[in-house]
Amino acid sequence: MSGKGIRIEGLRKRYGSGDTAVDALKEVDMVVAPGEVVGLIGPSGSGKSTLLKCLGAVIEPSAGTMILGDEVIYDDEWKVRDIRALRRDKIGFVFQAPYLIPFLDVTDNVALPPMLAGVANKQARSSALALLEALDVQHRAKAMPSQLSGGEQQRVAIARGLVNRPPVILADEPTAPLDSERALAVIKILNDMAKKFETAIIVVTHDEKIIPTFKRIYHIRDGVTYEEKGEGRAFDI
Ligand SMILES: Nc1ncnc2c1ncn2[C@@H]1O[C@H](COP(=O)(O)OP(=O)(O)OP(=O)(O)O)[C@@H](O)[C@H]1O
Repeated sequence: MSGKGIRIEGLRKRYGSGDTAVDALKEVDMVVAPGEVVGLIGPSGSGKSTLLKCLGAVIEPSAGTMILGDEVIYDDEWKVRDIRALRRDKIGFVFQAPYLIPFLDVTDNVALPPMLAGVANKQARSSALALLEALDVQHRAKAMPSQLSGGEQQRVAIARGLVNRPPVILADEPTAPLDSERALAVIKILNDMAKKFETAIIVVTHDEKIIPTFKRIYHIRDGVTYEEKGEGRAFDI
């Protein structure tokens, strides 16, 4: 693997202790290369959210290893000093609901993460505009979120997730509210962006419309992951 991507080995997460302890992740192994989009699928309670929270450094795992690019970020304990900076600079999040900030226009919604990271406003806006163009929503740059369609909102949310050029994007049910055509368009965009920016993207989904598009899928059951070759269908077209 080159300088980016993600590797997880033997990851475990136990909530609580003693009689009431829950082993939400028992054995998670996962490798996502730069430019790759993988699906993460599992029934309710299988550990998907727990895994995303560990990957996103929102909660601390109990054991195992997580490597982002060349950097070991967790090895039975956090190996990075500034967890907030890790979240801000290395991990992009895209959620089911776009969660755009209603009183900022589209450009400022996308420019906000770099501004928060200390980038000058002008430069942050110009990065935002470049991404809006890549995602074909530049014509809505001055609109407010409430003026956008669902598909446009999701593209803006993807732009916001990508703007700090994180090596990893965690997408949690990104297509759930979209119809088939828009859902496939979003997955196509995620694949294009993954290649363009060498991002490793993990998509948690139940969405039958998009499952055939993945070339590789991780299933999770009772906190254990299994890898499966996917159909990779939409991208043969
Ligand atoms: N904060 C917590 N404290 C204790 N147990 C928890 C906590 N969060 C999750 N769990 C348990 O860990 C297991 C995995 O939960 P998790 O939320 O990761 O599953 P999931 O696959 O995301 O489920 P869903 O699809 O229903 O959201 C479940 O048994 C759940 O009850």
